Amino acid sequence: MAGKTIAIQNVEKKFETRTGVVQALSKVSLNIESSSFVSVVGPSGCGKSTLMNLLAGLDQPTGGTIEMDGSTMNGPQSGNAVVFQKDLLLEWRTVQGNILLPYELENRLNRKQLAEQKRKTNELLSMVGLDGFGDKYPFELSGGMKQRVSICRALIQNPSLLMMDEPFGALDALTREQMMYDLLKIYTKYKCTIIFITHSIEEAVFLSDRVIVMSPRPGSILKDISIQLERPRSMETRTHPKFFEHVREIREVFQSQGILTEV
Ligand SMILES: Nc1ncnc2c1ncn2[C@@H]1O[C@H](COP(=O)(O)OP(=O)(O)OP(=O)(O)O)[C@@H](O)[C@H]1O
Repeated sequence: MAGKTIAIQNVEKKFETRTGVVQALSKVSLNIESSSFVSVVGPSGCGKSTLMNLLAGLDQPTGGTIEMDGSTMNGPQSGNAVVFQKDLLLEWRTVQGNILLPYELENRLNRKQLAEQKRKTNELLSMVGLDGFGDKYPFELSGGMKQRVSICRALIQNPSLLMMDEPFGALDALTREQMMYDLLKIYTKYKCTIIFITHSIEEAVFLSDRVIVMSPRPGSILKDISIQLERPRSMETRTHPKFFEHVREIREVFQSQGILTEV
């Protein structure tokens, strides 16, 4: 299935707060091609999650428009899935029960369909290295395992747009690295459009076709970098001179803005 195309045109977001108006986003325009992997990096508070909430249809822009596959967004759309930093699994449901949840909410399953969905759940679990974990409960899993389960839950309905907001932010470095390789495998298999929010420059360069660098609040696009690294990517890619070049390029944008400084 082809991934969604996204057209973000002059998007602005202002929040009315008790102490005044907070402008989170200013004039964000971005076209995202079908099945591309786009990362968004930017300093804390620059509006990355705000942008993702708008793309997920969980909030409305106060200016500008967002179109997906040519239709203007005015709420959550089918075919979109979101993974957050926190796994948000239901503690009283098994791994399988958690993965099937979005499907159960949208469909009344007969026995045959349920069996088919369970088979699909097992396939997904196997793809992320959790063979045989379907009957476990979230408290029996590590942080990385739980996040893998939330990724399976996002994939159960074959999304054409997968949005991930700092999905590996709470994980230790080694698990985080493994999760990147797992995500690349998922991307190769599903070929959905992926929007990936991260604070890690290296993670963004390694995974993406494009890296969008955002300014401090109100967030706007400082630079849109096309990543010149071949796919399929592997551990080797992280030692490629181009990898370091891109990482440096992004660091320099942050340095020029005074976001990264040396003592
Ligand atoms: N519902 C809201 N009401 C008021 N202000 C908000 C709301 N949501 C976000 N903001 C403000 O908008 C700005 C952008 O927040 P956002 O969470 O999008 O940043 P972020 O780049 O995702 O930050 P981080 O990297 O720390 O997660 C912040 O100043 C935040 O306080």
